[in-house]
Amino acid sequence: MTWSTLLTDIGELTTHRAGEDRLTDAAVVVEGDRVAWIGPAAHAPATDDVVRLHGRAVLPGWVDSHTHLVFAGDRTAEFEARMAGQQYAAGGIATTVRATRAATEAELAVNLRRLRHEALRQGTTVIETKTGYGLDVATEEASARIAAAQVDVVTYLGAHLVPDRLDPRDYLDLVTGPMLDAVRPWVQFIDVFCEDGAFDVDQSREVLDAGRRAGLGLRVHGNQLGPSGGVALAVEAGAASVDHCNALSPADIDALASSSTVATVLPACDLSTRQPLAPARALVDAGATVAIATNANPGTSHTTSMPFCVATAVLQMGLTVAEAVWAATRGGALALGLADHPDHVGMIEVGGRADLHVLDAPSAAHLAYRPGVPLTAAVWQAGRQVVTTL
Ligand SMILES: N=CN[C@@H](CCC(=O)O)C(=O)O
Ligand SMILES: [Zn+2]
Repeated sequence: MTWSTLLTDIGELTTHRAGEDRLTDAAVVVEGDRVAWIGPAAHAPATDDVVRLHGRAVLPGWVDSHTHLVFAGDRTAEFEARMAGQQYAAGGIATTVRATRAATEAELAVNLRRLRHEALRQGTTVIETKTGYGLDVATEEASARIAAAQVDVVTYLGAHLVPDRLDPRDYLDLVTGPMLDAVRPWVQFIDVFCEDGAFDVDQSREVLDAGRRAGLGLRVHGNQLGPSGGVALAVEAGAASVDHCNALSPADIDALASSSTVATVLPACDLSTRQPLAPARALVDAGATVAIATNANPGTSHTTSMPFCVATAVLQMGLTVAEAVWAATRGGALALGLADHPDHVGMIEVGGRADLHVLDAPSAAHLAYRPGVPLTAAVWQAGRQVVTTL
């Protein structure tokens, strides 16, 4: 017999089921690792165990679809210089590459575990991470392997920067050849930083083509620091997502709106680099699918906090709370190609994986209404209660 738990007296339940807005006075039954029942609290079935939530809000666990968590070292000095007026440039990546290459695998794994848990404590139940601070075959392979042991989706980002003193042509051959072969067993996606100072559109296309031939899904870092052409390339290539999306032309927005490529916005990164915020409101209004992610990394966004990103998307980017919560859960699942997964990633659905985030608040609106307040009261991940302050 599988153990069943009734979560009842839910003040506001967000499920993202079709045609369902927010339920009040609701209950959810968790059986094993699955959601077994959703409905009005008054009609809940008998279960082995009962958890009363006293009017708290419940929503799906966050799906953080963009992080860079395999790294060593620290870039506080670069951050302070930026806050004193210096521009962000892609070159800062090299600092983290040096520290990552110098670290042991155990150190990289421990740092990743610490950050993964930090995210979990804030309600993130599904997370992607990238390689990209190794930039040689051995360190990229190790990064991919370490990531695969701890996160849900791994993305190969050998094309993050051309390492010092390497010829770009030689490095592209490495990224699309032996390095790709080495990481292939551990990764599901390939990514490229399509930007001035990193890879141009033709080089980026070459990286994506190689990934596609290797059977990987595609994603692009595009239009972060300027109109790099990364967004148009991602749409042309049929990428699952294009991330950053700061410097968008009306044509970029139209192209995204008429494609299945998810536009992933990274509000914490925009603040930490003092870039104009990505035009999330215009993207949603045009009909594009938008995801919100942390872009947790030591250079441009040293936070694992999806609640902070959701609050910023509401307060500064002009999304409604419902749009932002959707983008940070279901939007992330779409960006990771997990929307049709039987786990019903980013939703609360009968038969789906029980990933539930309980807020110490009566509604999801409090995420933006009370910004900066740690509102995560409890988290169930695959049916296991992994966080509780209840
Ligand atoms: N844009 C490219 N890569 C990372 C940051 C890299 C870094 O500065 O370490 C990002 O997504 O912002
Ligand atoms: Zn990134």
